[in-house]
Amino acid sequence: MSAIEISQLAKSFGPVKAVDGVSFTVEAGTITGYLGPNGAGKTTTLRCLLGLVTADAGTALVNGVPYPQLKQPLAAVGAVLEATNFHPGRTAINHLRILCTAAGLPQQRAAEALEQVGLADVASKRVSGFSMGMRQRLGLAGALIGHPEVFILDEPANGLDPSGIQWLRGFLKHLAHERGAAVLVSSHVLAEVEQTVDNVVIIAKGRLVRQGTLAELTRNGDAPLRVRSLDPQTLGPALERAGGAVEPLDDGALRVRGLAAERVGEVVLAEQVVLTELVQERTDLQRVFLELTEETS
Ligand SMILES: Nc1ncnc2c1ncn2[C@@H]1O[C@H](COP(=O)(O)OP(=O)(O)OP(=O)(O)O)[C@@H](O)[C@H]1O
Repeated sequence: MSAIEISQLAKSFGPVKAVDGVSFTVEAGTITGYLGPNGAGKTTTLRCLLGLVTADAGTALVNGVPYPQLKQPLAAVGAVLEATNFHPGRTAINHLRILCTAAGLPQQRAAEALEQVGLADVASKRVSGFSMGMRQRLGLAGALIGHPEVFILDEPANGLDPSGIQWLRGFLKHLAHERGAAVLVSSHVLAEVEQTVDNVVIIAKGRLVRQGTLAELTRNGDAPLRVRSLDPQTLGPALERAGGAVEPLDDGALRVRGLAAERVGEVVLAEQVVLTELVQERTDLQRVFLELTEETS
């Protein structure tokens, strides 16, 4: 049984098909990035999964059952949907203590969870003074409180600065790879999650566009090389003689397929030309995501 199992899920709001026949699973011990441009249907999917929205069709299961049927939801699932809706006058620790009370958990979990997300120093500060990044961490603390093994996080990197994003990456990896949790994390910014996730599910306009392991979607073998030299007239034909398919680009660089970077380097050396650029072009994942984002912007 998968920790999260979404099957043929569909939800419309009036004429808008927010989610249109989406299926994927998330296994224990893995992080899945749920990616798509703004308005793609990510939040709606997660809301269906958490029983906050009733799907028109299909199923969204956690540990094999719909969320509302979980006996102890906070012990099964840690969810952060919107990290902004805290009571502003409440302190961080009080916010978590209230969650503990509501879930029948020992009060000490509040302090432990704050410690885990690096907010122990501001435990007795009011949430009204918290930055977006601190609110995200507080949301995560709330998700951790019942020691769940499934995490559902909607855009947790929103509002985090680069060091916060770095911290989040490490934290999610710890949850999945060391504690064996199943983590589903949504984002509309590929770069935020690209270094974190094991699997990727991409949606756009409610429909699943691509899914696979990160390794599959970023396999670079087929991605062409961009080669720029002070002497493309010499280098281009030489690369072709070495077995490459060479396409001159408008900006003077050459797009080379069928040759590894090492081989290009050898040709450069043999021809004694000056090389000014040698990079692998975008991976499949970056290309797919960029096309989608450009389409919808
Ligand atoms: N309660 C609602 N009523 C009407 N339309 C809605 C509602 N919730 C979502 N939608 C619409 O459904 C579509 C998908 O929205 P959703 O919030 O799920 O996308 P998203 O991928 O999470 O986007 P974002 O990255 O902007 O949060 C959008 O067109 C949105 O306007």
